[in-house]
Amino acid sequence: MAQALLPLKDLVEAKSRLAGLLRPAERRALAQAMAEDVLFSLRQSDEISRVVMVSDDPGAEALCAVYGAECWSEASLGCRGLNPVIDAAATRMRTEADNTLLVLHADLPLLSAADIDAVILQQSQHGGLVIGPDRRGSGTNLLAFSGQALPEFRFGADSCSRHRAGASEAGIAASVVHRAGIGCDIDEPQDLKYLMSRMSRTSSSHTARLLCTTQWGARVGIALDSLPPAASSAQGEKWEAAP
Ligand SMILES: Nc1nc2c(ncn2[C@@H]2O[C@H](COP(=O)(O)OP(=O)(O)OP(=O)(O)O)[C@@H](O)[C@H]2O)c(=O)[nH]1
Ligand SMILES: O=C(O)[C@H](O)COP(=O)(O)O
Repeated sequence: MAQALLPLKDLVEAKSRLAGLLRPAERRALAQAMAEDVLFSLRQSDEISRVVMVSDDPGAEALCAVYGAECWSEASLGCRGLNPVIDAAATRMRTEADNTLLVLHADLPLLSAADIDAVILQQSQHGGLVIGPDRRGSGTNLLAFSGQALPEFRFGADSCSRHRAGASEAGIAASVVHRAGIGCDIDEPQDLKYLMSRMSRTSSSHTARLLCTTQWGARVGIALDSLPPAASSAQGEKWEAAP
């Protein structure tokens, strides 16, 4: 069994790189829908025994209550900023269990329980640090590791190669997992275009309902049509499609 750690920025500040396309309330709604989809998939996974969300968003506790997750405030950890917050929370979680720990972003609307199970299997079979990069291969959307061997968290620009380097410096074996559900994070308008081209209109996910069944979603789709075609992933055909 594994534990999952999900950092969530204050939703009012989230998705700032979509500010040219979406109004603040729209960005908030999108960020919340994606976070709900990640919480739902974590709950669907038989391999996850505990989910901790770290967030100072005023709605975070209520959100966690719906999905059976714990909610820790950043203030309770005594630090700020993504990497210090993750490090403090992971350190606290590992004292309570020695199994696999998963750190993942809340903006992964295509993530499935099968993606989560595959990562946990890889980590438990091979050990070390498992890195789930974004579809461009530069960022890190997910990390899995043993509670006994916390990596140095290097989220930020080029974090995939920086996490690999950190593992190598610490003598921890690192492997990379390529799955479409893990790689699709939503930072920029092109990511939203990519998502909408892959999202099933019949999906009941929160994000799909928001983007595919509302007039607002239709307007966003039209606005995105003026962008060049969404680039496929850096991994091309090597991505393993989520079921
Ligand atoms: N608790 C916490 N979570 C954070 C913080 N910064 C980022 N996150 C979360 O980390 C994940 C990746 O965040 P980013 O994509 O870098 O930030 P974002 O707010 O989603 O988007 P931008 O505003 O465009 O950078 C998301 O789940 C965020 O909610 C932070 O300072 N504290
Ligand atoms: O390490 C990362 O990839 C960052 O924490 C998140 O960056 P992104 O939101 O730009 O992918």
